[in-house]
Amino acid sequence: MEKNTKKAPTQATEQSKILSKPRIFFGVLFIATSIILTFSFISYLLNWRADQSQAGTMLDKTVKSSNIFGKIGDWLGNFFIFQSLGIAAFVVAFLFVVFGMMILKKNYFKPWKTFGHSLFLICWVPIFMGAVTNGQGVLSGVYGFQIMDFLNSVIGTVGLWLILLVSISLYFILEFNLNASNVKLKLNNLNDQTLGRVKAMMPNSSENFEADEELENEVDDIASKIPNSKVNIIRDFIPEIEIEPIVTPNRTSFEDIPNVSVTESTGSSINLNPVSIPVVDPTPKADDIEFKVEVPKTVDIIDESDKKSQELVDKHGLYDHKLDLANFQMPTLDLLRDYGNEEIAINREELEENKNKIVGLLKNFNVGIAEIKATVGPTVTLYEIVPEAGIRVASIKKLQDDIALNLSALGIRIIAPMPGKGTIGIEVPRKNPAMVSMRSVIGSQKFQNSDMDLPVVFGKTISNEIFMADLTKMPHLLMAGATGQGKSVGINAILTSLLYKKHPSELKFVMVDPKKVELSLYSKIERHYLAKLPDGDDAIITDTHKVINTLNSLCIEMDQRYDLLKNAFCKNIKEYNKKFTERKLNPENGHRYLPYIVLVVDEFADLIMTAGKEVEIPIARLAQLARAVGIHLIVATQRPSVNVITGMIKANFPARAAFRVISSVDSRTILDSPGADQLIGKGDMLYFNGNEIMRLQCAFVDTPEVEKIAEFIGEQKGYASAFMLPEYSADETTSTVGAFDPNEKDVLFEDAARIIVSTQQGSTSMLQRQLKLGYNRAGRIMDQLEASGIVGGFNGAKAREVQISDLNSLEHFLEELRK
Ligand SMILES: Nc1ncnc2c1ncn2[C@@H]1O[C@H](COP(=O)(O)OP(=O)(O)OP(=O)(O)O)[C@@H](O)[C@H]1O
Repeated sequence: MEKNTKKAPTQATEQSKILSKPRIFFGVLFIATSIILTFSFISYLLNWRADQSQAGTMLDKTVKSSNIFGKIGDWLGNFFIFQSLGIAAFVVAFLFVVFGMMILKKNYFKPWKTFGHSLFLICWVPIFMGAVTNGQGVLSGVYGFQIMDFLNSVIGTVGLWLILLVSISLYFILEFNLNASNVKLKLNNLNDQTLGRVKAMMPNSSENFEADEELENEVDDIASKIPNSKVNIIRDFIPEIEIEPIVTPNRTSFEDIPNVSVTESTGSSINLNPVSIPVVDPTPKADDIEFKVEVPKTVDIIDESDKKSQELVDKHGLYDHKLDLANFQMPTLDLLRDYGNEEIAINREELEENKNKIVGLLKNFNVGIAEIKATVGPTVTLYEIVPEAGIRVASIKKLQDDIALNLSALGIRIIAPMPGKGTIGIEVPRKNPAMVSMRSVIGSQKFQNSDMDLPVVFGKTISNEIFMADLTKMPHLLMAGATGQGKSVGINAILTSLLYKKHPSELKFVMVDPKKVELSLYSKIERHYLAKLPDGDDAIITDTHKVINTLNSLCIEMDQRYDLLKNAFCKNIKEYNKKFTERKLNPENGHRYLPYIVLVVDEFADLIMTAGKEVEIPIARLAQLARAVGIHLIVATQRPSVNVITGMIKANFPARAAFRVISSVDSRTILDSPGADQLIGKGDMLYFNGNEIMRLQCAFVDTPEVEKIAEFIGEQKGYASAFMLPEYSADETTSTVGAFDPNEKDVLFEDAARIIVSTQQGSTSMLQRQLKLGYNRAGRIMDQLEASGIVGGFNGAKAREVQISDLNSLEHFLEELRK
């Protein structure tokens, strides 16, 4: 069986090699014809002048022909060379060989390529020869001459040459893919391959040249002896050709190839004829290589833990974080009051009047206006003007006060130019502003359908659109505004929008309210939405010292969350909660569903004044790092001065909301640009998202409305207690305090000790103020004071206990330390 399968292909190839007799006959006939043609043509070229006159005397025996194939040769030469193709007739002879070989099944040539090249040469060479010889001689043939002559008369000599050169260049480029880099590459290859062979030929080369020289001398001799001899004719016909050595890469001369005999395992021997070895190009062309493209199917590798989680999901379903308060009802819209006067009434008279005033005033200052357009918002109307060509924007900006005076209105703001528009905007407050109620914005489709993680609806823009932002994207918000300008209403609006969208299991607030009254309303939702320290009595923190503990506790919560995320290989809280919901994280390993935590600080200035760095540092740390773990800060202040909103705080709060502030300096502190001092109050605000400043009318939510919402939530079943933040103990800070080393004590150590003992207050911030130190250095000194026993350990909210009662005792103590 095996033998049969082995023999089958051999037999087939052997059979295919057997040629029929007609094939052999015609094959040999074609090749013979080619040989006759070639030699006839050569002979004709050598004798054509003499034989030309004898054309048409085929049957006349008296007339002798000089052609090697006699009168037939003459006739062939005359027909193919003179009458038609010139030296391109050799291509015809070559085609006969090709046909012959094909019939004999010798596939030396690719038929279509060979015919293509031949056809091009048959067309091009005669015209080219015609152009070179200008129609003299037989090299172009009648065909070449006629076409050359025709082209010459139509497009001139230059045009003719241009066509010839362009066509031959295109031929080489298209057929052989020749371009500068390819030619270089091929030449290099050729050089590399031939170098060895050429070198090998070198020793004989001088002999060869000598032999050539001898031959040439002999020919010269003969030529001089025989005037008009054939030798001279040959010389006339053969142009000077530079001969370059051309070596076929994989093939030496036939003599070089030995007869190879291969003995098969069966014992029969096959003779491989060296002539039939095809020339193989060593570099395969890109088109010839088989190119397979495979798109592998995604293989979902389910590891053990995935399997387990899948089983759990199949058994219990996805983890439902809302399950504990499954019946919790989100606040309803009717808890919010309908104020009624929200329709924007367009007062045409007012608009016309303001427009005339603006145009008139600008005219007085030689500022021409090409176009003016008004957009009516809830509290402000935006007049957009297109100044005439050549008017400088700065010249309009300078007129801000004049325009305000002329319109006798507060709160004029000029935006020159309007970002994204080719206009200058002048915002003019309306005489009868419309109210933007919380009910209208919460009830809007935009808010109801929003899929933001922490959607905050601020109110409406001046083009009357509802404005929303995602707190997770902000990711922290800094709010400022002078007293009575709508800041507290703004905070309530933010909290209300979050309460209307988030389930108690998804969101917790840490509320800091040094004013004690602003956020107290929310105490009712303590068991639903608030977070506090384990030992804290009140969830809403009003005591500055407690704030420090809470902030530090939040930092611990942040660090713990980062650890959880790291162990779960998650980048952010969203990914982590998704994994937890899919039961891929084991609660036994400490994993839990993480609610977002929003820290709200109502009066930040007050905190900074009382606790300084102790508050600033954890706030800055949270602002820098907490976004990924779902802790976001909303920090509000009445006094946006630089010592409250420090560079460190500002850098980490890209989103800012400014209600009206007292001075443009305050505006610059909060927004990095003036404008907040030009607002009209009552919820008129500017919102900066890190890119552009937008003017908004904050939605109004009154205290009774917030109370109703809080009651609605508070009356429902809640968790057992508020969300517990991690415990923060003083030990964590004292743990770094080691034994006292007198040699390493700070130079200000003794001064600090005297201040502490004289005031009997172990406060780091007091040391900072009195000694004008940075927080870190003051902290280090305090650690040294503790290690030496002058003050007690860190006491959380309270100041450290001072262990020495008077300065005298201290001096003794210090004396002892110095020894
Ligand atoms: N968005 C608003 N729409 C209409 N009126 C508003 C708006 N916001 C505030 N007001 C008006 O301004 C008054 C003061 O607002 P709010 O209590 O928020 O000021 P505040 O900046 O918090 O002041 P303080 O810092 O003293 O608490 C409100 O009682 C209300 O009448």
